[in-house]
Amino acid sequence: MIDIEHVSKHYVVDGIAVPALSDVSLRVEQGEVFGIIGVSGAGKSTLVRTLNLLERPDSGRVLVDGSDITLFSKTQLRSYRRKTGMIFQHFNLIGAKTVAENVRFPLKLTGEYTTAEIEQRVDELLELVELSGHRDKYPAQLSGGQKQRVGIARALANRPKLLLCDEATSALDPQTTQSILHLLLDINRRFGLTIVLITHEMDVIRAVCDRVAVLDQGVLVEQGRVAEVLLHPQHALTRALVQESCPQGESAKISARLNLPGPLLRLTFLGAITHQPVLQRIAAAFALGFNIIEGVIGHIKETPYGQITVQVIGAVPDLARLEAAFGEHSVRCELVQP
Ligand SMILES: Nc1ncnc2c1ncn2[C@@H]1O[C@H](COP(=O)(O)OP(=O)(O)OP(=O)(O)O)[C@@H](O)[C@H]1O
Repeated sequence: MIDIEHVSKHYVVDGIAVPALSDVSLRVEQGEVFGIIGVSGAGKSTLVRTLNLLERPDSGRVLVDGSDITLFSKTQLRSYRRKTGMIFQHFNLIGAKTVAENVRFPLKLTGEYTTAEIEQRVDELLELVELSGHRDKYPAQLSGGQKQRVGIARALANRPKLLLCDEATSALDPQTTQSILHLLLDINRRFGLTIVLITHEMDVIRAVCDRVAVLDQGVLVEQGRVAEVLLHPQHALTRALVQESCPQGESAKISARLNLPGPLLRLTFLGAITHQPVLQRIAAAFALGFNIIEGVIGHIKETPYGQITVQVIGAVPDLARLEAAFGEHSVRCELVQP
């Protein structure tokens, strides 16, 4: 659906060129939730804003359904933007307008709907974001989560094909973040809406994204399916972001403190196997014990996963045989420390 091809962008600050994006290429498929993660200043906002040309790339192409939007005329761009919703970290609502008026605004702008059609659509949207009872309130009278729901309703008003989310949950507490992420997922599924979201939090990527790209100082350093990137990060920055959300990596220190002999293995489970007694089966087959040293069990979107480091206790067999046995259960086994 979207192909970003070799996009570069710089800003000029006090006469000096500040690079924001360097030769970024990525593809977002129709109907997926695509995450872009990076630390502050990595170029995430700039990248997401090239998708509706709020920022125009210096070079490169942004293809949407095969058409290069950087070549669009003003009229084409206006109609494309109408089909591209956007939500923001600080909501960007019009403070002097009520909830209903904020949602009504983009519908009126098109000049294409009758008053009755507009009112019906506003009602539908407010119901979708569960704000029907707040339609006459002003943004200042709403919580952060409610404000973002208004932002979402407004962004969906013209039935966009693409929704851009610029740090949409960064100003919200964890519980409200979860409810907004659920709403985004629900919208993605119900309407097949493609979502591109940027965030600095791996937890947000884990909760809703299908694929993820990692940006570091304007350079795309890693991309892939969330499970692969999260469980087997390749780039140092990706590893640091994963570590920040699920601290691990202390197993060598922990096992030294326990003063137990035996190699350390990292086991990665993905899918239904996560909740099956694989450890017990392997332990029985090889007459071994496993000490769980550290680990995480959770969900990537709705797929269960686990990554644990275990210490092998007992007469250690040939590790290749052990790895193969875990492999038969689709559990990835890597030696962390001999
Ligand atoms: N309008 C601008 N004028 C000048 N420099 C800018 C402008 N917008 C961004 N930059 C610079 O471009 C680089 C990328 O910024 P960008 O906002 O895209 O990063 P980000 O990853 O979204 O950061 P954050 O998470 O802090 O918003 C940074 O060095 C930033 O200072």
